[in-house]
Amino acid sequence: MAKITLSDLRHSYAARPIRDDDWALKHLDVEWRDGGAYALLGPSGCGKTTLLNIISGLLRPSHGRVLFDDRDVTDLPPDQRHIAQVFQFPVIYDTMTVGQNLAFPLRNRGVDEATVKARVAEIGEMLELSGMLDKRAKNLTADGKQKISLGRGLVREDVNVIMFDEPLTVIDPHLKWQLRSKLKELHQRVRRTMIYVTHDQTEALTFADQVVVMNMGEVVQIGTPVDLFERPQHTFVGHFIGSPGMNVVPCGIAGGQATVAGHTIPVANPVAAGDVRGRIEMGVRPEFIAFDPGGLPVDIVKVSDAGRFRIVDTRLGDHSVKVLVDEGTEIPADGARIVLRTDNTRLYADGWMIGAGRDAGRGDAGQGDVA
Ligand SMILES: Nc1ncnc2c1ncn2[C@@H]1O[C@H](COP(=O)(O)OP(=O)(O)OP(=O)(O)O)[C@@H](O)[C@H]1O
Repeated sequence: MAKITLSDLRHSYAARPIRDDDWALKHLDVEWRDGGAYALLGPSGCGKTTLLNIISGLLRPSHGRVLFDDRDVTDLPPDQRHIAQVFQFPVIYDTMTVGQNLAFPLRNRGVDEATVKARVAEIGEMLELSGMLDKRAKNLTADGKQKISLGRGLVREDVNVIMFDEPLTVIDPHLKWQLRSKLKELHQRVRRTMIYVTHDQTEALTFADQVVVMNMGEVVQIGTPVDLFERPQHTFVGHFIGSPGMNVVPCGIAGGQATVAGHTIPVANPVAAGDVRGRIEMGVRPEFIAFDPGGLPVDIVKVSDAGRFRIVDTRLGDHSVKVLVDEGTEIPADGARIVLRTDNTRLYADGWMIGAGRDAGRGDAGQGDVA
């Protein structure tokens, strides 16, 4: 196991990067704690695979260093980094039994047979594969095969980190939640550093203690699932996490508070207008808005059912504002008014939460919490 530090990291696939867009990874300073469960979450093209390949040694970063427990491994080849990887598609040997597949990484490294037997039995039990260790691997279902891949990642005791790259892609939707909770349980049992790469917020939020959110080659926030929900450091995090995402409304500033459509709205991070520049917006999640006769007047545009909740599309002046209410909540037909919870309403400048600092919530992937 190891702490992993990415220091002053940048990567471009272009020979001579000039524009900002030429960088697949713009600038990263991240520390992944020894034994932590991390998710790397972001949309397609944000740089997740590039980052994984840099950690595993398949790619040398254009700038910066990779450290495992303060040892510089930037120039070490993959086979000397002791990393286990689980990919989207199960990587198994069809002609071998389940047990032989699990034993393969150990036998390959010359581990003695008594240890191999003990480890295979232990991992087989953890993954509920004990009853089928003697079966041919090719006869297993997709989720069974992916369990073997997971098992091969877990079986070695000398790995610094286990990286999962979208490991549930080929798993049936109804089995996904089972494997997801299995992975979480496995982390709690083995306490290895694990990095789970995904573009799916549910997978990231269920697996990880800390989620590293990336967008366009940058880390925009590192935090617990609660941090990301309650204190999005960037409007991208507000949009990307949550369903529906955070309301982001262009606004002015007066007396430190937000002004929208002529109304002053108190915020958690007031700021003097002269102290900020750039595109100013107010962000508040639909969950933190309620109908209240003492609130701001809105027009109701649409009401949609979302299971136990209803999503109400409203207009505040020229701006669209979504409100999430329990299914039993009465929605006023006329003269609707809304109240925004001040603690969860914040000002953003050029996407970044004002007052948190652009580097807040980034850096040490164990200390993501700010504001
Ligand atoms: N071999 C390559 N050569 C040139 N550009 C590349 C190469 N690999 C990735 N890129 C570019 O680098 C950026 C980051 O890509 P990357 O594959 O790391 O993102 P990702 O988040 O893993 O996306 P996905 O989820 O689709 O795999 C993208 O703009 C991509 O087009």
